[in-house]
Amino acid sequence: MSRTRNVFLVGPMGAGKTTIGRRLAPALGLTFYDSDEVIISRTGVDIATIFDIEGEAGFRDRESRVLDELSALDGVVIATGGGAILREENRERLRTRGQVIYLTVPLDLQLRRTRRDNQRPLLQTANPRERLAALQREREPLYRAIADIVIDTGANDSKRLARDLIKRLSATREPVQPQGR
Ligand SMILES: Nc1ncnc2c1ncn2[C@@H]1O[C@H](COP(=O)(O)OP(=O)(O)OP(=O)(O)O)[C@@H](O)[C@H]1O
Ligand SMILES: O=C(O)C1=C[C@@H](O)[C@@H](O)[C@H](O)C1
Ligand SMILES: [Mg+2]
Repeated sequence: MSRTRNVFLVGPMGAGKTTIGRRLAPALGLTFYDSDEVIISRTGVDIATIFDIEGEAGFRDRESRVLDELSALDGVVIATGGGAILREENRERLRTRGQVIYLTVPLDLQLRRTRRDNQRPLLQTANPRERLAALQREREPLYRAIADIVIDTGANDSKRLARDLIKRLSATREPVQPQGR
């Protein structure tokens, strides 16, 4: 499949994929989806409950199905889950079906952004800082491998980040050439 107008946001928990995606989509005239939220609305339970009942593998199967379905659409912004890049099939679909933006975040800030939330099952541990660092060590090369744009979310608010991204996305579009006469 050729690359489309689609934009896919990848990156770790708390990087701001959901927050930025929500801003980006209307500004680009695209439709926003959040894969975690689609899974929650389809199952009627939260992600922690899916992990409890079906295990992480069951959640990852659901995530792959939802990403395959949504990324096959044209004209969407998708905020993916932090672990969506773990499976090769997901990486391949994201890489070939749109532009991939990797949102990075410094560890201290990531910890602050995720601290109040008890919905992230992988952070229900005695040492969330160490867990976040370990996940990032494993996943960083996978995020980078498929990213067209990498942007640090540490310095700016989400409004400004969305504005910067819109500029960078339009700079990577192919210009339309006038026909020669
Ligand atoms: N650029 C930013 N500046 C300030 N706060 C931010 C920024 N981006 C996100 N936040 C805040 O950080 C928290 C986490 O953001 P968000 O839920 O968008 O992350 P996520 O990448 O979607 O995480 P997950 O992978 O767990 O879904 C939210 O409370 C959000 O308001
Ligand atoms: O980093 C992860 O593996 C996850 C991130 C969230 O977006 C959810 O998809 C879920 O909590 C797992
Ligand atoms: Mg999110």
